Formats: sequence, structure tokens, C-alpha cells
Amino acid sequence: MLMHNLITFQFGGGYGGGGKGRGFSQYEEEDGDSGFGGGGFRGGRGGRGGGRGRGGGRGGRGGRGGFNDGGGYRNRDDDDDNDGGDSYNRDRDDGGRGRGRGRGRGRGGFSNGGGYGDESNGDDGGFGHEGNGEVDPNKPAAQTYIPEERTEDDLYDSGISSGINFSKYENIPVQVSGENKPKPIPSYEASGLRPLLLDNIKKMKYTTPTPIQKYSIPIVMAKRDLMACAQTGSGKTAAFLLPVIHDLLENPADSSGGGGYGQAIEPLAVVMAPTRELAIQIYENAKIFVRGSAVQAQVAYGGTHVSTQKSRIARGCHILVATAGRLNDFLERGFITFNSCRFFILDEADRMLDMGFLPNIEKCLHHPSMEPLKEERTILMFSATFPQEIQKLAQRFLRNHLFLSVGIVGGACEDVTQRFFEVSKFEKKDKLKEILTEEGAEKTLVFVETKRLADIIAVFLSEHNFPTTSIHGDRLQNEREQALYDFKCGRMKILVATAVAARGLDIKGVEHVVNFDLPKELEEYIHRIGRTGRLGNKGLATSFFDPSHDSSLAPNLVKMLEDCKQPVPDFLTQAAGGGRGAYEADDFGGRDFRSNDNGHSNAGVQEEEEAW
Ligand SMILES: Nc1ncnc2c1ncn2[C@@H]1O[C@H](COP(=O)(O)OP(=O)(O)OP(=O)(O)O)[C@@H](O)[C@H]1O
Repeated sequence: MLMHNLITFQFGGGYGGGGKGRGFSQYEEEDGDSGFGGGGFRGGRGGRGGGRGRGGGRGGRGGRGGFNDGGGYRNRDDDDDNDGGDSYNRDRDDGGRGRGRGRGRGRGGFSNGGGYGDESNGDDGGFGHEGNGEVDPNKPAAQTYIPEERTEDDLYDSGISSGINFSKYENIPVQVSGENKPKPIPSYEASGLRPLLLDNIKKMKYTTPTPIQKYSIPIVMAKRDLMACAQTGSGKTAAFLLPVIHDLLENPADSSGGGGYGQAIEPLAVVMAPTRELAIQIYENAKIFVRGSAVQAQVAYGGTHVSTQKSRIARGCHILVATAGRLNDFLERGFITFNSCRFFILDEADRMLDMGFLPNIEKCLHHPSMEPLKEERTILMFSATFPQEIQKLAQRFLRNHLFLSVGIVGGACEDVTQRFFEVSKFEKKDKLKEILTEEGAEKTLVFVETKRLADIIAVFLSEHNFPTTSIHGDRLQNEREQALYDFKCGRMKILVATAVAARGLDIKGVEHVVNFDLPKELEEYIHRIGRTGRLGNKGLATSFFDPSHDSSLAPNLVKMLEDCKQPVPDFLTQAAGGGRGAYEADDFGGRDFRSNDNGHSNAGVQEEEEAW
């Protein structure tokens, strides 16, 4: 019972309330980042504010549609931090992203350090602006959350240890195409990386570079533009961070733009990621790798207090890891410029270049401050999937790049056992409960299609005594981070998530990923199941296939399962119409599309597969 209360509380947005506040500072400043669309917290039974209740919250979302009778949830609005406003492959049933227009009725308001929102009655409540309760609906709410900085010592333990199949990486096929390919490194010691980096790599307990690292480290050290594809959980983050940091150590420079009060900050390397939690993770990785040097890594992402973030960045920022919305905000305000930017990196690059994020990426890459170093800047793109149309699009940002692919790229990780159940949408909840009861619920990540359903399923599981929390774009940033923390440390066994957690997150010990709802695209499926079976560990992915909803994905699933040598259930073959899918591994990044271009290529002939 106690657990039940705890969970419900947790769930209602209670983190920060109930005397567990993190000492939020008073809101001072408007956050130009409108990426976090949700207004106040939801379903709130959060702690007692105890402070000055301010009405007039920002208002939540402009009404909720989206959850049809019978559970026909449809929306897919989980891109993070992108206020580019493009609604490509999103559905706005849920009020969409962006600013709510509700008339805030949050009564608890926000009190300093005392948690927020007593008796908020749902979507409309939440944060109050200082003032008379009148809300300008066009004005984004102030962001007040100040994340705690984790020390490097806390961070060492967060990485995943390699699993029994780590050694299989040795036989994985690797392709590199493009002109003048640098040779792969045999080991970290022989890589030419600076001694400080080698020390920090040791502290991370990395002994052998993964294939993507063996190839990309020398490519980046040679300052070549790179498009790199390698399976989920195979060490892509270090594959770009290590050589970038090496360069910053070799060629030290100031990031203060010449100093002086009010001078724009000029990071030397900028990494962009599609979600806030992924940006935090990359930043924390960078912090470990730069430890003991003068190089400073910082992070910028939405849903957090702007002034605090700015002052942290102003202390020194050689590497800036950022989400699109906040980075563009800082650029527009002139707080950041790219005058000294030597490396521009897109993690989850295919996602960053799809229509939702593309305008923001273009704004960055075409920013006037990008001009001076244009010819010297290295652009790096990394992902586990890289559809050909995105590769083509990426081409316009790259200069004579190398294309690197490791394994059946765009293929699912073979260390993940994939199984499917044919389940109608009405049966899914019971099936989930049955599986968790019979097989255990430890470290289970459950993906659903909508934010609202994430809440519903989390409450459902909590009520059945499975400690569960949720992460999605309607939760406040502090709630999101707390949810992830609770899941990572095991306080909550189950995390119910929307697509916001599909990419990049590296969570130790995730043994089971459940697709309660299947995504619409195979790439998303591949990233989701890649939260387990990382770095040679074994994992299990269970998917509920509802023929009335998921049939369009069936042909691609069948083909992908065959490629991964996984059993294909009959119902899936039937739903696929018996034919092979349109999916080709190469379409998802396994091949440099330039090799198809008969004479239009600026690359060398594609190499034979090299066994690594
Ligand atoms: N050479 C190595 N030896 C041991 N562990 C490593 C090595 N390289 C990376 N790791 C660890 O492997 C885990 C996965 O790395 P990372 O998150 O960079 O994978 P990824 O390829 O970016 O995955 P995704 O496609 O899901 O984003 C991390 O915990 C990281 O610390």
C-alpha cells in the first residue's frame, strides 16, 4: 500500500513536492525555449507547496484529443526540445508541442524549495508566473528547474559493462568508403590519443576500442567529415568524443571569445542531440573524458533555468552539448556563437536531420558565425540508422566525407532476442501484466505511443504493485530526470516511456524492452529495442502486434527479423502479405548511398567488406 501511494505520488508529478524539493530557485527569467510544451504538472497530488500560491499558470496544452474511445491513441509527439514548429510525422491531437492556452488555475504555484503545486487540478495548473494571474498565452513560461550537477566520481559507475558477446565485435563487418581513408587503430594505446585521455579511458574500464571507435578515432583525428553508422550500444559516443577532446587538448584555445563581460561564448565543439536526457548523458560522458584537463564541457537543454545554465556555460565551455531549442535560443540571443567551433556533431543524426529538427540544424549550420571557420570545421554525424534519403540530405552539410558502417547497420542488434505476440489493443494491458507477473519485471522499459497512455499504463502497473514511473514530454523536466534516475537506480522497476526515451539512452541492466505499442517506423523500433542488449550483453524485446493497427510495419519487421536470424511468427508473415518487405538493410544505413550514384559520387569506390 505504501508503495502504491508512493508511486501514485511519484506519478502525479510529485517529485519535488512532499518535502523532497531540490531547492529550486525563484523563477526570474523567461525561457526562450518553448520546446517543452507541457504546462503545469498533471494529475497532481504533488507535495504541499507551502509557499506563496500563485495562480495563473502557463496553462497546459490546448486541449486533449488523441485518446479515442477504445484506446485508439495516435499521437506521436515526442520529439524533444525542438521548437522548429514543423509537425512532420507528428500528430497534434495532444495539443501539440508548444504553448498551452489553458487558463491557469494552479493554486499551489511554486514555492521556493518547497515543491510545487498543491491541489493543482490537472493540465491547467502548475507553474505560476509572478504577477496577477493574467497569462499571455504567447509567452513561454519561465523555467525554474536547476538540475543538480553530478560529480565525475558519481559518473564512473553509470556506464554499462561489456557482456559475453563483446568479443563477437571482432568479427563484425566494417565498411569505409570515401577518399583517403585513414587506417583503423588496433588499440587505444596505439591510437595516438593524448595520455590524459588514455588515463580517463582506463578509469572508465574500457580496455579494447569497439569497431566504431577503431575506425572513427583516426578519421576524426584526421579532421575528416564523417557519417557513421553502428549498431545501438556499440560505443558511438566515445567514438566521437575521444578524438574531438584529443584535438582540443592538442590545440588549446579559449572559449570565452576573448573574455570581457557580456562577450559571447565560443565553444570549440558543439554536439547536438534530439532529447534532453541524451544531451545530459553525452555531457556526462564528456565530463569524464576531460577530467584532469583544462577542457570544460557544458550542457544546454530546455525545461531548465536559463540564467543558471548561462552562468555555468560562462565559466568556460569548450564542448557544448545541447538540444536544438535551447541552442538556437542562445544563438539568437547572441550568448553563444560558432566563431571558434571546430567540430559540429549530430548524434542520432538521422533524427536530427528529419523534418522536425532540420530547420534548427540549418539555422545553426547557416549561422553567420559559422562562416569564418567554414573550411576548417569538421562535421560528424552518428547514428544506428541512416535511411538513404537522410544520407542524401546530409550530403549538403558535409565536405568529401567518409562513410563508415559497422555490422548490419540499421539492423537490429543481434544480441536482442525479439519476440512478438499478436494482441488486440483491448488485450494489451492484461497481456503486459501477465508477462510481468510470470517473467518478472526487473528493469523493464515499456514503450507506448502517447504521453497520455504512458501515464495510464504507469498508473495501471503501479496499482498492480509493480513500482513504475514514466517519462514523456508532458512531464516537467525535473520529473523526467527524477523518473530516469529512479529507474536507473532500481527504485522503480519499470519505466513507461514514449519515443522520448527511444534513442541513445544508456541504462545499465535493462533486460527487457516491451513495445506495448509498436512504432510506425522500423528505425524507431530498432532504436527502442537497442536500449537492451548493449555492448555485447543479451537482451529481450517483446512486442505487441495489433493487426488492425500495425500491419503496415509487418513487411519491414519480417525482413529485419530474417536478417537478424530471428524466428518470424506466422501472423506477422500473414500481415506482411507473405511478401518480403520493402526494407533493405542498406536502406537503413548499411551502405553509402553515393555508391549508387553512377558517376555523381565524390567518393572513392566502395571497399570490400573488411572483417575487423
Ligand atoms: N571500448 C569500450 N569498452 C567498454 N565499454 C564501452 C566502450 N565504449 C563504450 N562503452 C560503454 O558502452 C555503453 C554504450 O555506449 P554508447 O552509449 O556510446 O553506445 P551508442 O552506440 O551510442 O548507442 P545508441 O545507438 O543506443 O546511442 C556505454 O555504457 C559506454 O560507456
